[in-house]
Amino acid sequence: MSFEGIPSIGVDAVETNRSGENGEADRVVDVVDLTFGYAAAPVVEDVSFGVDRGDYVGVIGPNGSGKSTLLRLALGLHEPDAGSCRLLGHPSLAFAERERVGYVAQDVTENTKRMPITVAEVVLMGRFPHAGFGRVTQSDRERVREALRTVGMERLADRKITALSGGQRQRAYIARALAGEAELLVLDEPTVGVDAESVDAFFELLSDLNDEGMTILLVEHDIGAVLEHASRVICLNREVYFDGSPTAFAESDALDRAYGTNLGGRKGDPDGRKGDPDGRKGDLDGRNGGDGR
Ligand SMILES: Nc1ncnc2c1ncn2[C@@H]1O[C@H](COP(=O)(O)OP(=O)(O)OP(=O)(O)O)[C@@H](O)[C@H]1O
Repeated sequence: MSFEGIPSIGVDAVETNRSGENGEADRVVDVVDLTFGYAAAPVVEDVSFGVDRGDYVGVIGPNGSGKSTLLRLALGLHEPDAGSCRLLGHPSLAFAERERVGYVAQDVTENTKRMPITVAEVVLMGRFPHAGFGRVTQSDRERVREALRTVGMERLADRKITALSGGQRQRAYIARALAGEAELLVLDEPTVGVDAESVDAFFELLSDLNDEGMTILLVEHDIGAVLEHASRVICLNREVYFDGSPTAFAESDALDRAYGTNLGGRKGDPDGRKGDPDGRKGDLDGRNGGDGR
């Protein structure tokens, strides 16, 4: 991933930290007994999960099941009503080193319409926490170039961000995170509005980054894509219905229970939602149990 004569960025930086040499635990996201509601009713209730360095976790669930809210809680953008969230070893609400987490949200088009700047300039923003405004060095520019190369966007560096396709724009935001030396990528339905061919290539990019050591927490409506690419699936519908490997998920009834498509499932049957605690945590390959902290 590094290039001759160019300082390494992003995923290589992750490799150097993976063993926890910097004293931080390998658990990069730690959510414990989390409950949160915008009004009286909780949107997320009693949710616990962890993301360890190198994981590729895909969060799925029906519309309105609390997925985006859970991401924002993990990032410290909401204050929990109960429970706790930690990010890279720090309480999420007090987490100050934002550049260490690359957040790619859905529906960024509206934001970028107000930013008539080039792709390279967007990616360079990832360097600002390191370089500071007005103090961009040649090394920062090299890192931008390498980040663009990593996401396959080098030739589009001088194009206006508004002139990109949705998929290209999302790649540019990933490049910004890489340029910022992010250790964790948090993506919220990044392929909404992206054409099918670009979606496949986008998920390949995420897999490549994960292979190189990048930790990924992805909310995604495309269950098939999550099962194909993620190393772990969390199925959410206010509560966690499943946390385990894609294989174990496919063999479980969590999909029916969480999406309410079977008669014994969620509708009007609160106990039924909670039925089968083993199934909820079913992790046949033992990779990461739902209660594995
Ligand atoms: N800012 C907000 N204020 C009040 N209610 C909100 C807010 N954001 C989300 N909600 C509500 O919280 C619930 C969960 O929303 P959230 O966006 O987290 O779900 P989601 O699983 O990400 O949905 P989708 O897949 O449709 O994007 C929904 O009922 C939604 O209407």
